[in-house]
Amino acid sequence: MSLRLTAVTLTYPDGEGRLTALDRVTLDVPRASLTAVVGPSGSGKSSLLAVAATLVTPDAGTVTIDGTPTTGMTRGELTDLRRHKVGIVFQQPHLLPSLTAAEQLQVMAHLAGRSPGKARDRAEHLLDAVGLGGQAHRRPHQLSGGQRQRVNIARALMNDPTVLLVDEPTSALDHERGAAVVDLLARLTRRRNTSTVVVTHDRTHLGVADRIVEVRDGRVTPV
Ligand SMILES: Nc1ncnc2c1ncn2[C@@H]1O[C@H](COP(=O)(O)OP(=O)(O)OP(=O)(O)O)[C@@H](O)[C@H]1O
Repeated sequence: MSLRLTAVTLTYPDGEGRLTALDRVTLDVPRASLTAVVGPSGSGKSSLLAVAATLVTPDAGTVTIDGTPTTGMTRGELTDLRRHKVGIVFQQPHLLPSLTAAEQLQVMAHLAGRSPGKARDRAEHLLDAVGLGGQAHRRPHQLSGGQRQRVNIARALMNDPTVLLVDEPTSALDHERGAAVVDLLARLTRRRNTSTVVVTHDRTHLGVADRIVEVRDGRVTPV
């Protein structure tokens, strides 16, 4: 199991008291499988991803990544773990305007201390894998919304993560492009053996998921 959440509770300050965003959540995501997360607005989906990504520390419970419990790790250790093991795809690609598609990917390898030569080859290979073989030299303003989202996905895969976390990848895309991005995520999950979690509002995408869970009031239940 490369991603495991065990009895995770997360609260936020809320006036005098605390708001429970995640309530004793347990979730196992096996390798080479895609779990779709659905649920109403404000139910805790983004909180779930943030905790799984180790960007937010839960009040209680454990997040285990690739067999390593993250409880008690220092910020530096968590950053290092994320760089090597976790790929995160946010709703908006947040690409750097002055860099080409290939360079967006190479930056990730650089941050993880990998060699520039290998990074160039890998960036090219990944851009091919997401159907952008001929576009490696383009900057974000020269790409369509769907192409930018595919660069975003390729970038998250640059350091060969075991865990891939994706937040509403299709919110900025029309239906057809959205479906293509979700199909791509499912294919990459199997090919690259990742434990993938995708938060989605669009139920038409759920056909590609191995498992669907619903978050409601901070609780996770299988659908
Ligand atoms: N930083 C924060 N401080 C206080 N409360 C927060 C914070 N972030 C989220 N919340 C609250 O926690 C609950 C869960 O929020 P979360 O963003 O995880 O929901 P969501 O399911 O992702 O919603 P959406 O589908 O609208 O993005 C909500 O009640 C929200 O208002």
